[in-house]
Amino acid sequence: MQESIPVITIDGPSGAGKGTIARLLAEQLGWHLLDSGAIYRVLAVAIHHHQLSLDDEEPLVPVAAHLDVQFEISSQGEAKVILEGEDVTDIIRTEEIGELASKVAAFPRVREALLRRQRAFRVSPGLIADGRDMGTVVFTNAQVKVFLTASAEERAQRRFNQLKEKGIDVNIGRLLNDIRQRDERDQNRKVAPLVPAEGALIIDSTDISIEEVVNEILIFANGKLT
Ligand SMILES: Nc1ncnc2c1ncn2[C@@H]1O[C@H](COP(=O)(O)OP(=O)(O)O)[C@@H](O)[C@H]1O
Ligand SMILES: Nc1ccn([C@@H]2O[C@H](COP(=O)(O)OP(=O)(O)O)[C@@H](O)[C@H]2O)c(=O)n1
Repeated sequence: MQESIPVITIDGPSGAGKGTIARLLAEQLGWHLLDSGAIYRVLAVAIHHHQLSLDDEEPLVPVAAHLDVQFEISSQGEAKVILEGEDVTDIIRTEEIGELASKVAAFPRVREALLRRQRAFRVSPGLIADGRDMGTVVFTNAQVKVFLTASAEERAQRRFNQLKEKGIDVNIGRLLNDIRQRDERDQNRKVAPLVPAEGALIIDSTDISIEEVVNEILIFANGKLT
């Protein structure tokens, strides 16, 4: 039964390290990976392509329900995201699309339309799912739940370094401002707000390394999965 397939959920704000930690855990455990934020980001691109306004939820729901997205691994071993046949791997990672995704994600029926697609990732031998509501809404019966956070300043700095590495020049003050606005929107929306799930292990990664975060989760998970 799908419900008995183990899931580790990792929720938290932007730049806390969710994607990085989820990838490392999936590699170590040999489990599948769900980057739910990528689905919201792809949806934001699709809405932009279809030139739909965010003033009205109604026309957005069918776009979410029929989102033609594929997560592929290229012949060079790189993860690729394909929307309606087009490679959107890089576009979805821009701050503009992150901002748009967070606005789109505030619509209840849009979120509802994406539920089944996300739950379908729960496949044997197990799943690491990262996002904002993985433990609170999508996988409420996950065996292991983690809430990963860090100070807004540290998260802005991490994002800044990440973008700089990609050769993208950004202003750190603006980045911090954007992060705070996105936190505010994600935490205060009516449906699936960003809050720690009941029983979640809360980790503040401001002053701890990626390896330490992974180890803390593995120790916590060990006791829950056996
Ligand atoms: N504990 C940590 N210490 C230092 N840097 C980290 C830590 N966790 C993640 N990072 C770095 O922060 C950046 C943002 O991480 P990412 O996984 O994209 O966050 P999220 O998915 O939560 O938005 C990445 O460059 C990552 O390497
Ligand atoms: N499970 C999820 C995942 C993302 N999202 C939304 O999608 C946006 C982008 O998600 P993301 O995880 O890619 O963002 P980052 O943490 O990488 O900045 C977030 O700001 C959320 O508003 C959501 O509402 N629920």
